[in-house]
Amino acid sequence: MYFIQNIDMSDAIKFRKMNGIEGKAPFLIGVAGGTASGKSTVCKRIMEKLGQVDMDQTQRQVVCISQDSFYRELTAAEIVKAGQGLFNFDHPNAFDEGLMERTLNDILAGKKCEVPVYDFKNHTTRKDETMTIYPADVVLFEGILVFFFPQIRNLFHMKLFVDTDSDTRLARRVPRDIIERGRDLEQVLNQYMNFVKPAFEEFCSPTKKFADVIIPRGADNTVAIDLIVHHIWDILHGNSNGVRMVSENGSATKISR
Ligand SMILES: Nc1ncnc2c1ncn2[C@@H]1O[C@H](COP(=O)(O)OP(=O)(O)O)[C@@H](O)[C@H]1O
Ligand SMILES: Nc1ccn([C@@H]2O[C@H](COP(=O)(O)O)[C@@H](O)[C@H]2O)c(=O)n1
Repeated sequence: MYFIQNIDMSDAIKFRKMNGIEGKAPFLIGVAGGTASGKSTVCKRIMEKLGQVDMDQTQRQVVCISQDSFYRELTAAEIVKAGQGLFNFDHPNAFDEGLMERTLNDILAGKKCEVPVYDFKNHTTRKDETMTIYPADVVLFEGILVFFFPQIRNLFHMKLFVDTDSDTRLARRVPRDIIERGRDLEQVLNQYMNFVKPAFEEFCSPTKKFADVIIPRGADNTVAIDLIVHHIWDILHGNSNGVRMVSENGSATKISR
């Protein structure tokens, strides 16, 4: 019997250094899916399995960025509408596409970047805070519309779509928005019916066809996550012929695909 082990990314870094590919463009992975489908949780699982979570930000070989950081600044009138649940945050126009594209291109060029931090309670980016993204080997970029904009979609080396049914997503979104995003039940349900659900059907769901891998049930799908982690590991090691699995006694074996 074989199980998949947590992967030591230092091997991957050594491989890349030995082969003179240090400093080259990171492997950029887009992770799309409806609201509360589990995009962030899937990214977290991938990072955990690549041994990245307990590491200092500056040392990480895998980093995750959210499309939420690229919500555009609203006008005063739009902020009033947002407070009444009358602004459509699920429409592509709610995002600063230019900033998103420039940032991803900088990341692909191996540059250190400052990314806005989004405040869901006030519908704005924090004025006094940014998140530093240090050059990494793998960059995950997750969000509802990361495959919508062709210029951005074409930058990804791998595209994942987290496909969780809409009842489950709504059941997860309600408590999250009340507890973490400062909303009340009526607001959450009105916003969902008026904007979130129609925009999912018009803008997000049609982008599933661009995905290389569709992950049904999100983070519950440990088989899919393990396969993706192995694929990333293979790419970083320049190994396109096999996946590494480890037997219960710890010896590694390679299984041809
Ligand atoms: N497999 C799961 N089982 C139970 N709860 C989950 C699962 N995946 C995500 N959640 C919860 O659902 C909510 C939304 O998940 P999240 O990963 O943030 O979704 P997204 O990034 O797609 O909006 C969070 O509160 C998270 O803890
Ligand atoms: N001020 C805002 C900005 C965005 N939203 C909602 O967030 C959802 C996207 O984030 P997920 O983590 O759920 O992917 C999106 O559906 C927006 O409706 C918001 O409520 N307020």
